[in-house]
Amino acid sequence: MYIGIPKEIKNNENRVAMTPAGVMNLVKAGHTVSVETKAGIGSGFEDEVYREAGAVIVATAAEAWDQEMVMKVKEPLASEYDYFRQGQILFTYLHLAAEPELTKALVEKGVIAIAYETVAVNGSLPLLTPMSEVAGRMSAQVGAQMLEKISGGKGILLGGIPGVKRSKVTIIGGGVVGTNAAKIAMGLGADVTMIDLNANRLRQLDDIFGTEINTLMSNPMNIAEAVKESDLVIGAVLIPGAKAPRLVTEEMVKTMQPGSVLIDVAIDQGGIIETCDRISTHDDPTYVKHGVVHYAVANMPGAVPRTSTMGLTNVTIPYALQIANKGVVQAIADNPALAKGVNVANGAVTYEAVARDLGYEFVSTTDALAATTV
Ligand SMILES: NC(=O)C1=CN([C@@H]2O[C@H](COP(=O)(O)OP(=O)(O)OC[C@H]3O[C@@H](n4cnc5c(N)ncnc54)[C@H](O)[C@@H]3O)[C@@H](O)[C@H]2O)C=CC1
Ligand SMILES: CC(=O)C(=O)O
Repeated sequence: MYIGIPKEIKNNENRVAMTPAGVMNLVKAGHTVSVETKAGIGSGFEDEVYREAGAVIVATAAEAWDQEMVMKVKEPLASEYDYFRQGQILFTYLHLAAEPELTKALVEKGVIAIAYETVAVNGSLPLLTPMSEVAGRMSAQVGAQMLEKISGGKGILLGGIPGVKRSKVTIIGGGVVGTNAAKIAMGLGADVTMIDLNANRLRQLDDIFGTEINTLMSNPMNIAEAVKESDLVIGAVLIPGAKAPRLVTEEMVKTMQPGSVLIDVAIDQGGIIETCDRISTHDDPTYVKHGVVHYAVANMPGAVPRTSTMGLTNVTIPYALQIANKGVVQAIADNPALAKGVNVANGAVTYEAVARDLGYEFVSTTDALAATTV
């Protein structure tokens, strides 16, 4: 198969879809990988290293997009929609429930769009996990920094010092982001509360962290009380494929002390905090509302691109190989995990939560791909 790797163009997005080691895997299996020049530079991978791994270096984004399968990191931006074409396979993060215009373009152009974040194995999301690990760990680091006076925060140290109390951190959503945020926040000495809707998950968290953390069932009353008392709140909820539920209301935000910090990691799915009403960028990551610092960067792992590119390639390559070796239709038929990743195919929306949230008719992947031979 012919595979293209364009350079990422989102603000401060320095990741790339594949390391040279990943390219070598595909090339050894008989495939051709075209990498846009300088695509890997932000992650520390020069063109020459890709060439040595067997890649073809192409001069333009158009050439990287003109392949049977295009692999990316972030969802395509509007300036990339013109590269879409019928039957093209696009394998990347998409977060379509929060991206109506992108969904429309993919449907109209007949792209087969497979979202990393909805590939699912027994309830886990293997292609989201490493980036959630990065974003979760970063959220505690970033939160600690935003609480500093110079960042607009209330001027407190996350872990306090002997004789001065520790900061209170509330993490809403106890999955991969939440657990990794808790590890780092606890490591820095914070007083951590984790809130989840799943009672079994709360039990697991209690087993993992013991009495070092507080666990709470997710309901509006518990969330309101925890938010009011917190110095830092981290939003880490996910309902796979769907728009994130708004769990922290503007009224709750108004009860926080000035200089407190909100980090909505779930902003890529629309966000769980009502006042996080726009995505921010690594260039200009915060805004202040009701005296509270808001951080809503949708590509947090882009700040640590080398770690993230390696973590992402580790998990995507086995799936890329299946698609390239068997063709997309057979790969999807053979692997139900991969089939769950298909969000749009041949002009139809094939992921139920996306269809429901954006008002499309839901068509099963099997029906949508019935006439496809690639
Ligand atoms: N901003 C960024 O750069 C990044 C954002 N993310 C996003 O972070 C979010 C979380 O991802 P993961 O931790 O991997 O998901 P996950 O599936 O591992 O965890 C989500 C948790 O939310 C819980 N949950 C669902 N509904 C809830 C509710 N009403 N109240 C409380 N908890 C609830 C679930 O029980 C689950 O434990 C996703 O939107 C993901 O896309 C992930 C990586 C990078
Ligand atoms: C998960 C995602 O969208 C990211 O890593 O940027």
